[in-house]
Amino acid sequence: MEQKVESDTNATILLMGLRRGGKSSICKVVFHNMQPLDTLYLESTLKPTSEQFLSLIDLSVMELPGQLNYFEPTYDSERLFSSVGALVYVIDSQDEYLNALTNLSMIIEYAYKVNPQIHIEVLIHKIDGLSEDYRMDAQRDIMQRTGDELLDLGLEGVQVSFYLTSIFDHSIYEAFSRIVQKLITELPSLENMLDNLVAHSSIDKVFLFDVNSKIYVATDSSPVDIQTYEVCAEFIDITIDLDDLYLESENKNNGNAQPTNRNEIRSVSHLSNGSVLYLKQMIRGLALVALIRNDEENSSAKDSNMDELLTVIDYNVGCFKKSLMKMWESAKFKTAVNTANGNGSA
Ligand SMILES: Nc1nc2c(ncn2[C@@H]2O[C@H](COP(=O)(O)OP(=O)(O)OP(=O)(O)O)[C@@H](O)[C@H]2O)c(=O)[nH]1
Repeated sequence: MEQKVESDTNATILLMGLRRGGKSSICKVVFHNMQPLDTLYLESTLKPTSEQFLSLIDLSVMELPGQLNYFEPTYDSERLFSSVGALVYVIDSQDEYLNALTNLSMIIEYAYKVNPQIHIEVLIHKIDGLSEDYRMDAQRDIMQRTGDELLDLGLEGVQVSFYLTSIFDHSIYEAFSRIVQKLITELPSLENMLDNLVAHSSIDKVFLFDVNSKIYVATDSSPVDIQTYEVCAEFIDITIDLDDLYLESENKNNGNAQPTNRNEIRSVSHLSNGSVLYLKQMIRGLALVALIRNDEENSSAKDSNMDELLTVIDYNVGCFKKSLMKMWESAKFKTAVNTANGNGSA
């Protein structure tokens, strides 16, 4: 993982917000698998930091400390905002948030002027400390006040998306998944391919996960239910843990300390309610995870049907993987052409 302060690619996410809002914690939990409780001891960030994550797209996540004055003349805010794909503003919902809202509209006004294509995303964060009713009230109030401030600034057409998040549950992964997906230019084709896979494989729900962060970079077009997301995300951890277990015993038996060069990972698990979880390793640190429901009454017919179905799914997923590779190759090609024309990232 590379430390870098500025990036010129448009797959850059800029994390902003007042001090102690939770920016560093979000980065650590989502991208570094830190346990949420360990973020209690994080020190305040003093200067801008940026990290790169290689997935289906190459993503830079840049964090600006809460106390930095971006608008002072020595700071090149124009260059910064013009190179960013998404501005993620974190609001601490457990704290008094009026100052944060004033700060947010000031930033939106500037960012939108410099870069009208920028996606503006607001995390109403730390909702774990709020009751269900209070969450909804806070969301309504924040959306209303932001809308009013933007209206006063003559920016009523600016699209702002709001998410209720916490690092203590899956809401932060769900929000980041949606934010990252907006930066993937091939998303409509990917969704189309996943819809085709679902239609021809009796799959209920399918996700294309980034294995390290558990962000899903694409899913089929049926609605996402957070429990299905959780089950699928946890299945990745279980598969990896078991895979490491076998790898270790394999290596012990071989007296070999290096991992052996193995086939891609595939894992199938039959759940007690008759549903089946299916995982197949893809390219670039991605895994396809699908939930297949089996509603047949008779259990022996169920098992033989499921075996047949899994053969079909294996074949279809293989076709999906080939298309994904082709898509990625041509996306790389586009970047290479842009670079050759002098339009690519410096
Ligand atoms: N309850 C709760 N606390 C959180 C959550 N996210 C972060 N925190 C806590 O908020 C505090 C501040 O978090 P940081 O990540 O350091 O905040 P920051 O925005 O990076 O702060 P600066 O570096 O000062 O700009 C820490 O004690 C975290 O444990 C959350 O979802 N829920």
